[in-house]
Amino acid sequence: MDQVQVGRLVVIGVGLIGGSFALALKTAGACREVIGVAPPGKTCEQAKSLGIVDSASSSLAEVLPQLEASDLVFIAVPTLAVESVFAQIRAYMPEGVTVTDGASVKGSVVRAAKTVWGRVPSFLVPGHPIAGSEHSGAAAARDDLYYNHRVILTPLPETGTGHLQRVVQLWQVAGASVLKMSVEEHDVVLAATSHLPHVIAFSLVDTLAHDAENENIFRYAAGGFRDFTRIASSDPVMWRDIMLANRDAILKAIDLYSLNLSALREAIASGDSTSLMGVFTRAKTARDQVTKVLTKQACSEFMPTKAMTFTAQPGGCVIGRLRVPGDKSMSHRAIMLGSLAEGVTEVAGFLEGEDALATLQAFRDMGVVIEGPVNGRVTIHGVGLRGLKMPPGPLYLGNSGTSMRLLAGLLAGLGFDITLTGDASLSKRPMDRVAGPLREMGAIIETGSGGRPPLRIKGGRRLYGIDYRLPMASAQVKSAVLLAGLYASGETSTVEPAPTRDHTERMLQGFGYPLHRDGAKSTLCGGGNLKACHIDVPADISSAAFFMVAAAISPGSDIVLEHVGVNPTRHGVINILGLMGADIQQFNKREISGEPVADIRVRYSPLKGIRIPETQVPLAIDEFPALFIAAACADGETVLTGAAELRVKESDRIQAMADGLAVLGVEAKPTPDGIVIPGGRARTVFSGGTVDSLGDHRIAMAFAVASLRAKDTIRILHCANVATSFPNFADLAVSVGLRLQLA
Ligand SMILES: O=C(O)C1=C[C@@H](OP(=O)(O)O)[C@@H](O)[C@H](O)C1
Ligand SMILES: C=C(OP(=O)(O)O)C(=O)O
Repeated sequence: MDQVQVGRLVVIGVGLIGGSFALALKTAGACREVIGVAPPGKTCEQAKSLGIVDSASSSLAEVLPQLEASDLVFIAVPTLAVESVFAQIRAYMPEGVTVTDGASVKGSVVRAAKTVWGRVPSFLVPGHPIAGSEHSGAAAARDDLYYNHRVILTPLPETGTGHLQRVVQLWQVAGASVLKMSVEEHDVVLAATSHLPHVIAFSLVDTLAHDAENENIFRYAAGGFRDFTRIASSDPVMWRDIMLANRDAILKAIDLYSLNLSALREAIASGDSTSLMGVFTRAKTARDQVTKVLTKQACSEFMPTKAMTFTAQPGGCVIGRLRVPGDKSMSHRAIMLGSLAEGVTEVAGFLEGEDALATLQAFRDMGVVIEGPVNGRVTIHGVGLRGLKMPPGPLYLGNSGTSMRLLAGLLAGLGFDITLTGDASLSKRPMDRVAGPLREMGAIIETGSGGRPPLRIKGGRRLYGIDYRLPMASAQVKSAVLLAGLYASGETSTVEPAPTRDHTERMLQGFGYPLHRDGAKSTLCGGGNLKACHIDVPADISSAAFFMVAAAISPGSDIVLEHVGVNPTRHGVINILGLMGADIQQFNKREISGEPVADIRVRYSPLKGIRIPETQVPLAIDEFPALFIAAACADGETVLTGAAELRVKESDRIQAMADGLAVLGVEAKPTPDGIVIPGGRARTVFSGGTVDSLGDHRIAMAFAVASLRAKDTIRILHCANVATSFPNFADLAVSVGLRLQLA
């Protein structure tokens, strides 16, 4: 943006902050002239010799009267000196000039304006760039200090729109992104995130420096000490002013911190290792999350745009052995039941994907100490069925339907109010299917419009057991009711219209909870307890399915998938591919943690189109995107019916697949509860093209597999959510022969 935005820029206080603003605007050619104003002494002369300002003055009385309406004044003096600058502006400045500032406290700036003018003048735009360094003075100024940083503006109702716009534009020219908040909010947020850390750093270094026994301590100080205390080198005058100017908010932050520090001291004194692990694991997760946000990775509530694209080059086959990550359904349940158990539960093979991590974080937020995951190992310090604590805010469950629906049941009978939220996709998914039966049990649950998230669950409700006939085949609904049943008086039963995954039932039994199963009916009584255990989570058959289909459709393929969970309620993909003529063998069958596990070998063999038996639908519900790719590569038509549930997953999977297939030249016909897919025998069934996964992990991975039978490159948009269920999909895919790249 090489256009002049202001005429003259007057910078009052040409140190790091003021000098860097001047340099940024000069470099961008956004002002005609920069005038530096500072008390007599060397700063301003130095700024001139460094080329930061064009002219220097020590007198505002001299500079201000010459200004015109298109000029701008930037005040970058220590916070408490702002008032005396305002007094001179009032005395000497002509009308129309814009004034903004960079002080770290906004309440005191507004108070100073009111003292000087009796009100906040319309030309004043209070601001605060969130950038800086422990170095100060003109010599430290840089033209890129604000590049990619945030600037908070705190305009008031009286602030003039033209003045505000001008300041916003200038910060944007300097490379910053501008956000607006109220003066009060700014001061509370900054007290916690900036002012308190400075208090602690100054005080720690001062403590150590004054302790005679620590005379030599700085000599041995390593990186951790340096990182932690870097900000204690900051300008003392500036920080004294900030402390005095933002006193109340800083005192509150110090009090809260002192309380937590005392609790930590107590935990250390009494050797309370669980509490120590609680503080450290929560802090580590929070800090890691901050790092992700700062480095603009996915996986966070604050990152709505999931922009990753897969580019899959055509052709190839898959050869090799691999173990895909842990089962998602079991990983969720291991965290839930481990948290509610008495004692310490050890989990191996945990899926470190975003969905299961959202569940893990929810339980941390409810006070459960959870160590890991480290290489799939998680240690959960169970708190018992009544030991969960009210979280500090709503539980954010990202993209994960399983987390939200199972938690709704599990939390409906607890003693505190709670809100469950999710990302844009989860916020469109139906929740009445769980809210309905839970209300019948006595829960009070409010949904958002149309029965969608957020879910607001009222605490302190008495729940009563019910006998619930599920209107649809859904393991999530069944599990929500059974988990609520743990807290209900009397018996709770579910009867399902067709078998769905039974991990909840198996795992409850594994945790020693009596549960009776009789055909489609599962029954338990509230009031029991869960005993901690060891859980070995097998590889997820839903993730393995992509490689099973990959091998089944590409000539020359031979792949072994190790340690896959082959629970009969998850077996649909093997059954359906078998009916289509795929060459699939299971071997090393064994039972681990109450679940059948096997190694699965798949070799290429020509497939034929089939009418998929409706009984198989719930048993393969998540595998259909991959199965549709297999169907497109089969000889003859494949017909799916009875699968309306696919329309309410992370995307409408019937429509999303039909649209993507159409882009790739396959004219599938969606129906209300299924799809008809014409087969294709040619070596290349799919053309190339760009398909949109709509942020649905399984759609993204399915089209990546299609590349094995494509003529040209397939680009797949919005793939970042692959990390919800299969974070290392691309690496594993490439390792066995897919020609996949990420961008
Ligand atoms: O209980 C579970 O872990 C799941 C059940 C299924 O959902 P529905 O219950 O909606 O069929 C499945 O699609 C989901 O990925 C996981
Ligand atoms: C439907 C799925 O998950 P969830 O319902 O947990 O979002 C899935 O993983 O395909």
